[in-house]
Amino acid sequence: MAQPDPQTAPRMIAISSGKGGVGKSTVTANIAVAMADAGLSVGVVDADIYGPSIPRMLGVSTDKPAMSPDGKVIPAQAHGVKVISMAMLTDDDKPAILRGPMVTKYLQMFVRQVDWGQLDVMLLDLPPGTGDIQLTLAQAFPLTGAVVVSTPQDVSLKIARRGLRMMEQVNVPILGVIENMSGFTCPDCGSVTHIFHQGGGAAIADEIGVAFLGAVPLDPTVVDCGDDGRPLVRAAPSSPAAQAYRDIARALAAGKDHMAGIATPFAWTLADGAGKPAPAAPLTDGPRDRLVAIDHDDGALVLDWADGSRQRLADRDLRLACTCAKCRDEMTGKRLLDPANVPLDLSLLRVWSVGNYALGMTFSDGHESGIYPFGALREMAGTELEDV
Ligand SMILES: Nc1ncnc2c1ncn2[C@@H]1O[C@H](COP(=O)(O)OP(=O)(O)OP(=O)(O)O)[C@@H](O)[C@H]1O
Repeated sequence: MAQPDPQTAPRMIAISSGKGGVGKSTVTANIAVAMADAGLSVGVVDADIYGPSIPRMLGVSTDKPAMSPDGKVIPAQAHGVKVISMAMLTDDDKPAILRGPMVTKYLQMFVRQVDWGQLDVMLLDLPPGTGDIQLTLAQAFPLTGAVVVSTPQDVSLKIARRGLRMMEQVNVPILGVIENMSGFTCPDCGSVTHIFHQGGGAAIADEIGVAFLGAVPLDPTVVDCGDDGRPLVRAAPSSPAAQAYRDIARALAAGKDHMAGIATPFAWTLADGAGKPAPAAPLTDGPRDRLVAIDHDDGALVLDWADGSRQRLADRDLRLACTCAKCRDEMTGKRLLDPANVPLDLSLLRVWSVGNYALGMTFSDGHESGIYPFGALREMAGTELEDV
C-alpha cells in the first residue's frame, strides 16, 4: 500500500458530538464553506449515515451521483465544497437501515471511492454519540483529529466529555471543543446575550487539556439558512455567528498537528521492506502512545515512542499476546490460544497501521486477526529502554 504523502494528504477532521441536535452538521457546513472561501479545497463526507442533513444545508442535489470513467463516484458540489452523503444513495423517505459492517463499507467507499481530486481538508460529519460509526472511523482512517461540538447545557457538556474520552482511547487527537448556541444574537441589533450558562465548553477543553476553538451564538437566521441550503457564512457574513465559524475554520485549517508520529496508513512487508514507514520527527508534546519509528531486528519488533523510549517485543510474544476472539475469550478474558501450538520459530511477516491507534500483524502461522492498540503494546513486557 502506498504511503500517504504528508505534503499532499488532506487534513481529515471528524466533527463529532456526544448527543444529537447540538448543531454539529450546521457547524460542519459553515466551516467547510468558510474554508473554501479562504481558498482551500474542501470535501465533506456526510458520515451521519442514519440522518444525513449536509445536502440540505449546503443546497446540493440528492440525486444519485454520476460515476467517473475510472469507476469513482463524482461528488456533488456547492458553495465551493465537494459533498458525498448517504442521502444521495437512498430515497428521501426511506431510512438507511444498515448493520455495522455495511456502515463500514459505505464509509470506506465515501472516503476512498469518491473522485475527490486533490483536497486540502476533508471534514467528516459524524452521527451523534460514541458508538460503532465513530469507532469504525477511528479504526479505518488516519484521522488528523476530531472536534467535539457541544451546547452550553450541563447535560450536553457531560456527554461531550464522554465523546472526548472515547477519541482519546483510540488515539484520535482532539483538535478542540466548539460551544454552539452559546448566547443569543438579537435579530434587530445583532448584540449577543447569554441566556444559558456560558463558558462550559471552554472549561471542558481546559479540563481535558485541548484547545477551545470558539463559541457560536444562537442565531435564528442559522435555521432559515440551513433550510434554504445557504450557510450563514454566505447569507449573513457579518453576523457574530458567521465570524465565529470563520475563526474556527481558520484555527482548524492551520493546525500544526498534521501527521504527528509515523505517517499512516502503512502496510509493511518485512521480507522485502516494502511499505515500511519512515521514522517521524521526534515530538516535543502530545500523547506518549504515539509511534515515531518502527523496525524489526533479530526476531523482535522495535518500537520507538514519542516520549523517547524504545521497546523490543519478540515476534512470538506478540503472537501469544493476541487478544482477538480466536485467541482470548471475550467474556472472561481467558486465553484460548495454547502456547504449545505456537511454533518456537514463529516469525512476524507483515505489520500495518489500524487508524491512528493500533497495529495489525500477520505471523508465519497465518494468524492475522489481532489488533494491537498502542497502549496495550506499551504495557507488554519486552525490553524497554528509556530515553534512548
Ligand atoms: N448557532 C445556531 N443558532 C440557531 N440554530 C442553530 C444553531 N446551530 C444549529 N442550529 C439549528 O439547530 C438544529 C440542529 O442542528 P444540526 O442539524 O446541525 O444538529 P446536529 O448536531 O447535526 O444534529 P443531528 O446530528 O442529531 O442530526 C437545526 O435546526 C439548526 O438549524
